[in-house]
Amino acid sequence: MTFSSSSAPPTFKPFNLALIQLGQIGPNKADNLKHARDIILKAAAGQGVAGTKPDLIVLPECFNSPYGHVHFPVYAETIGYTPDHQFDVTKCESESVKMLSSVAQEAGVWLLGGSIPERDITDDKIYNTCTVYSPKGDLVATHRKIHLFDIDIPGKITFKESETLTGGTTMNYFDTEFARIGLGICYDVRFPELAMTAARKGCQVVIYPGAFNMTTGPLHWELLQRARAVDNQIYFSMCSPARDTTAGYHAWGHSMVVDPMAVVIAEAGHEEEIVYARIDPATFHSARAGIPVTTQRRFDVYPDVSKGL
Ligand SMILES: O=C(O)CCC(=O)C(=O)O
Repeated sequence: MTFSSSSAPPTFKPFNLALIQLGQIGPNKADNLKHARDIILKAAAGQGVAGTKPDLIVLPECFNSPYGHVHFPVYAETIGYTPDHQFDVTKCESESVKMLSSVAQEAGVWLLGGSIPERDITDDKIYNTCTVYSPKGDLVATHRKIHLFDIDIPGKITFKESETLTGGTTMNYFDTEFARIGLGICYDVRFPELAMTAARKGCQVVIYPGAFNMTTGPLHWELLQRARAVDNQIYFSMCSPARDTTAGYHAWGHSMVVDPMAVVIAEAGHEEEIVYARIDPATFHSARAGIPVTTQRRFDVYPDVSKGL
């Protein structure tokens, strides 16, 4: 769903979140999908916070293929859904979408299915796309990475997603019975307007699948998430793949959940791990009451980025 037609957000209720810092992402897509499916079921059946089942499970960026611009065209799948086209699971050709839809239904959880390389049905362009499923297995939202990861830090890391990918053109969210949740993917976190717009449009929680690296990860992964959380007084979370030093891309890991006071309330190391967090609206409300920036903004001095969508 895009923000242009958004209505009032759902009442924010406590819920349990699980991030899967997925490992064993190799060249065989079928193996990647099987492993993801098994660990989603494990997360759903797991102890969670205080022994409770998670309400929402999150996978990392590019969970079904190795990460790199050369791999995207090879692994890309047609979802048959764009913001302008209705999704029909019976006509869906994507093995990844079919797996995610069925496992969300089997586990009875909301599932934010990381991201996959997606080939558009109409123009053949390739996107880095997040798909989200309800506990009934319905595909309720997609988000195509808006800001492509094109960086060049000499001697450290050069990456150019735009070699094979196209950037998305819409800002997206989904509503559950417990919160409105804003979407983005990895490099999108460096553009504060996106999370700011999500927060202004009623998202109490914003979650981005990501895969930072060994150069920018130690510097910016936590900093950016805490910044987005405290700027907007929202819960902010990113879910990474586990680090695999035999792969071409070495992910930083450290999947984390940050509360609206910028406290890191859950964090993984760099290996495969399931991280659970209790999302508590009391922290959201007390942050906004105690430091009332949400009502002190000076839109007479600077514009509101969320206006005019
Ligand atoms: O912004 C960064 O430093 C890393 C971004 C990234 O890895 C990505 O967009 O996939």
